[in-house]
Amino acid sequence: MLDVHIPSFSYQDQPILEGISFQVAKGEHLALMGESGSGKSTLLKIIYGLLHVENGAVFWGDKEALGPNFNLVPGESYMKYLSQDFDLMPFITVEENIGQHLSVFERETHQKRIQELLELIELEAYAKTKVKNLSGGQQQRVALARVLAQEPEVLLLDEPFGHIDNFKRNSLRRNLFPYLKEKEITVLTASHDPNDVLPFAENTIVLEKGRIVANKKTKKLYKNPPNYYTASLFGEVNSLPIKLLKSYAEIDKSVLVYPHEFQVSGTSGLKVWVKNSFFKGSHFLNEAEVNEQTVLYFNSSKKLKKGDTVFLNVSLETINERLQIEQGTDN
Ligand SMILES: Nc1ncnc2c1ncn2[C@@H]1O[C@H](COP(=O)(O)OP(=O)(O)OP(=O)(O)O)[C@@H](O)[C@H]1O
Repeated sequence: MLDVHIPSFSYQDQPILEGISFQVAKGEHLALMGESGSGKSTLLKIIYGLLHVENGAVFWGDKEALGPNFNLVPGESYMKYLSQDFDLMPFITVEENIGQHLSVFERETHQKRIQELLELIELEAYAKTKVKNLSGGQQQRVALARVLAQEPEVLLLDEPFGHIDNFKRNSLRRNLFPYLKEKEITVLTASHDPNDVLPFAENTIVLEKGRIVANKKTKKLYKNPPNYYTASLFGEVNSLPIKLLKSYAEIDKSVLVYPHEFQVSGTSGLKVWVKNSFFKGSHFLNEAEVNEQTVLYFNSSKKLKKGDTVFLNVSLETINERLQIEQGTDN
């Protein structure tokens, strides 16, 4: 188990992290989500041992991960960290870059392992290419192979697909995460992208301004987000007074509703006026006005015209589910 306890961390006098405490089970995949600047990279750097914390500790089982004040070369042998800057050697080839991270005691198996990793990152055709001649996305894939070369027990990934185009990103995710699961590697992935998180991370921690605002099973977090900030990390979301959705309701509270959770009706429900309709491939995302103060977003299968009037409905089941979180009964 990885045990992280960081009461506080500051860069110079600037407080960055506060009251961080969580655990990750062996083989678990945990996502770290949060807006840009919320402290995700800083947290990964502390866990890996690149930054010194005055009063805090990171343990992997009974081994304490020591920071730069203790280790001459920062980092722990059982842990690998894929940073946002790739840390590659530009003038040697892809396979040489990967090979440099393999054990000198296992030279006879090097070629087989390099081949396996090249397949995983889908760069077999570039084995003999110098890294300086690769695109940013290809370099990020080589960096990934390097951190996997000697299978770590704990892998810290900082925006692992940030430079990779959507087409490759999807197949890479589908290769990588099941591979890590099969090898029982414990993974922490910092990401803005819900597609890195929803299908692959069992648990998710949400950071806001350096504090943990949620630590939950990923599916529960998505279904019952504790606040607007968390829900908005997964995409567009609306916060609407229940009374607006169900006129008979006596509760004076708002609920979070994702755009796909509205049913569009031509006759009854919450009346809205369409302002814009954006094509999203599988559907349209519509921006609509409820009244002068309230704008909301809902999905429709057909394009709607500016000025169209439609009626929206949200199931009672969804509203009740969202209310459970406030009553603390969602566990
Ligand atoms: N070396 C540094 N010195 C001073 N401040 C820093 C340093 N590195 C990061 N910061 C600040 O710390 C805060 C957290 O940064 P961090 O990179 O951890 O956020 P993040 O959530 O990973 O952001 P992103 O998603 O954009 O990578 C930011 O306000 C950033 O400006």
